[in-house]
Amino acid sequence: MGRLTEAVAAGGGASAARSAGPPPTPLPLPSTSLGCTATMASSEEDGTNGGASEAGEEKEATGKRRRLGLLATVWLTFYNIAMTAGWLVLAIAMVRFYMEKGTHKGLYRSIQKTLKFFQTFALLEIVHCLIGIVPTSVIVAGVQVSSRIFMVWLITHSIKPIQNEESVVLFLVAWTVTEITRYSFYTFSLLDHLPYFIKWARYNFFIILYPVGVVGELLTIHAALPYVKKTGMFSIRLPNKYNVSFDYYYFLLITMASYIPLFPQLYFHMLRQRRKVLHGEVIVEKDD
Ligand SMILES: CCCCCCCCCCCCC[C@@H](O)CC(=O)SCCNC(=O)CCNC(=O)[C@H](O)C(C)(C)COP(=O)(O)OP(=O)(O)OC[C@H]1O[C@@H](n2cnc3c(N)ncnc32)[C@H](O)[C@@H]1OP(=O)(O)O
Repeated sequence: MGRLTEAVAAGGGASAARSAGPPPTPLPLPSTSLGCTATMASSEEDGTNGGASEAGEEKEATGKRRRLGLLATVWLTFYNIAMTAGWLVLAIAMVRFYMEKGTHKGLYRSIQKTLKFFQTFALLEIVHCLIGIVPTSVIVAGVQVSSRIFMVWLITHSIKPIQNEESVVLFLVAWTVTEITRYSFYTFSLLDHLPYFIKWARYNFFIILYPVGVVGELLTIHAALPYVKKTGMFSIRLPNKYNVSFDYYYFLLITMASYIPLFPQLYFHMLRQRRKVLHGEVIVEKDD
């Protein structure tokens, strides 16, 4: 895997190179604490040129595939196709449910198995970063995936009375549209046939969908608070033989508060990716 890691680090930012456009505008940006430095650095290290010609782009894409290694490319293609299909199935199930029943009540219950399966499968994204077959920072992917896993298993699955909240629909719709776009973007990129509208959607939809998803998630956790307080679920009270106490209610409050520093970092990370991929800007890291 060591060679793969090196290879991908060298190939990071290929999609930026593929997005032909005006010559890159160097953009000095401070690094953020979520580890964006690695992502930005990769676009510098590879020396990609935002104004590359068609032939140059073609060569770049082929070069990237070769550097990534056949096994990693095949696996990622399979993974991305499976994830696109999974989230498409989820979207179709949601639309069908709403058209048949005319209400969102019961929607979560009807799609929960598919949602749990595909969102849990996304844990592999952290593994992909760890073994170096995708250039994303482990911390960025870790925060993104773990907050989703937390929402699915420790909130919506575990607290039945909140499953019919409108806020659940809010984050489900935001996640679903995002993931269909994102995984199809990765799939078409790997196959070197990326339609511009998918690239555009990947790097524009999030501007609205990210805040919508976050509002949905926060409102859902908020709706769970009274139930958690009343039942004392997942809490450990003293005295006990390990002399440990844990209050899930306060844990949820802290989790909600943690969105304040963490979400802007993910959002700005995506804005930087957007500038890099859609506008071919080369992001130059400022030394702290
Ligand atoms: C237990 C307690 C938990 C406490 C939680 C605390 C809360 C913290 C706040 C968290 C808020 C999250 C809210 C969120 O859940 C709400 C929503 O998601 S709403 C819907 C809108 N969301 C989005 O738009 C974000 C979607 N997510 C992502 O885009 C990614 O997960 C993210 C890691 C954020 C960004 O991805 P990345 O940095 O990888 O950017 P790119 O997609 O541009 O990719 C960069 C390069 O990597 C290559 N890549 C990545 N993945 C793949 C893959 N699967 N297959 C192939 N290639 C891949 C990509 O092609 C790029 O390569 P290159 O530059 O060489 O072209």
